[in-house]
Amino acid sequence: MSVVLYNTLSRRKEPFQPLEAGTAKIYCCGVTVYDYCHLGHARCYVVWDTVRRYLQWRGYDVHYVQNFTDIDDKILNRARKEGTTMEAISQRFIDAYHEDMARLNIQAADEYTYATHTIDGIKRLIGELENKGYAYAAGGDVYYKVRKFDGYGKLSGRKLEDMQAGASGRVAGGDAIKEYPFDFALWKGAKPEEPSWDSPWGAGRPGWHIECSAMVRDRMGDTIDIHMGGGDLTFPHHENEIAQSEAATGHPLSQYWMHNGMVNVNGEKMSKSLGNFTTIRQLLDAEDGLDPMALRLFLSQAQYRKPVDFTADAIASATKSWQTLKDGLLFGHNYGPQLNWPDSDVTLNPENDAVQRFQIAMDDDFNTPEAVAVLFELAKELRRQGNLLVHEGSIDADSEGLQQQWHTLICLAQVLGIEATADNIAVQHDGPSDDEIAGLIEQRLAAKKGKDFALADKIRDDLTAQGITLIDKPGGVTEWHR
Ligand SMILES: Nc1ncnc2c1ncn2[C@@H]1O[C@H](COP(=O)(O)OP(=O)(O)OP(=O)(O)O)[C@@H](O)[C@H]1O
Ligand SMILES: [Zn+2]
Repeated sequence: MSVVLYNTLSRRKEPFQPLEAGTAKIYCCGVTVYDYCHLGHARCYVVWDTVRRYLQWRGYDVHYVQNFTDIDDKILNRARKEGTTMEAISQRFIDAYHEDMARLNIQAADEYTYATHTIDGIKRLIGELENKGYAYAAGGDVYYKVRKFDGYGKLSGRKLEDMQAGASGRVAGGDAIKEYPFDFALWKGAKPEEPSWDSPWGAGRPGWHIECSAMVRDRMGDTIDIHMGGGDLTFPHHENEIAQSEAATGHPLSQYWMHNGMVNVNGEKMSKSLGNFTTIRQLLDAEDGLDPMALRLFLSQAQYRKPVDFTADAIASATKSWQTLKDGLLFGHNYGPQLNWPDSDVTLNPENDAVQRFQIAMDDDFNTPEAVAVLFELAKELRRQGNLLVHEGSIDADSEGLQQQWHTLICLAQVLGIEATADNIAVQHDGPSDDEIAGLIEQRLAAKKGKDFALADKIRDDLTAQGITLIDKPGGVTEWHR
């Protein structure tokens, strides 16, 4: 069985067959660094970190490269507003990016690339495109001739003729110097008081799309295995990357193209430029802030290609779900000594049914919702055993087998980047405390004795809704577990 993934380019799921057996060369589009990362970025990079971790777990030697766009009008605008430099703004938000992603347990890229460090490669690529007739200089800028590239539109499924008809001249956007409205800038002539670099076309700076093409080529060669990014980048950014790279090299830029669905706010993409965003820090550092792992778990509960909406309900339910999973992940810390569990390495038995089901789910285009469901089954059983131990003094499972299940849970959760650290070992439960539950059980018993069955049922239903199960035993005794 191999990993199967949805390729935007072919519009279907395909088995993953890397260029070189056992390795995966991956490039992911990074952030334009002029503000703090928001929940859309959290989703994007949690998704790609999970794909990367899973491929590693499946034995691939993954090489993962990601860029920072550190030259852009938006960065320059912010620098102007704050009376500082483009470099200072970029550095501040690059540092913030690393901090935020580390909190979400996102592994650092094997290599980070920066637009401003790739100027030579960018100029080389533009030169090649010009020599091959795909680029033309006009008014101090250099443009890409989209009509010359036969495959233009193959990724997004857009056709130039349709786009032109739909745009009815609007796309020209004042660019009277372009030969064709959809031609895009490879190089932008220098403007006064803006950073610029010398080039054969005059002083200027690179366009956005060319930086990724040049970075991939410089760091990874003509063709990579997987190119990733948010679905909003499919057109024009990735379409233009393909046009640039493939016209220059004559080879496919990437075998597979993967795109994550958007985090939306009231049906609209959360984005820095729209200003409708909540930053990762705002969410995590609020007074009743979300645990970073609850955020990661929440994101993993959605299929990566589907849109996600952050609502207050979604956040509350993420906290609850994380509590359940955390209880499972900390089971051995909390109860291992009482169960005389030997200190053994946390290992995985590949024959374990849970492992197999996890793998089947993840092999199918990284179906994390199904994979998370497997984690929950393990966690819920561990929690049930924990309650039995607390309330009855013993578990009703084979102790060695239970330890293996605990190890399985830890290992599989780690593949999704989800970990509970021992510093959150003091398990805190939402909802009623043990004493409160005991009190409610007494009230229920009294209600039953007084033949107020409606009240007795209500107490049970309320507890069930809070994840607490009551078990009536002979002799009027009621046991419970979370
Ligand atoms: N709302 C979102 N949901 C999911 N992914 C997103 C979202 N917004 C951005 N991304 C992804 O994050 C990566 C970095 O995006 P970028 O820096 O362009 O952010 P942005 O908020 O869209 O900024 P801008 O509004 O300036 O374009 C890209 O791969 C992009 O597709
Ligand atoms: Zn890119």
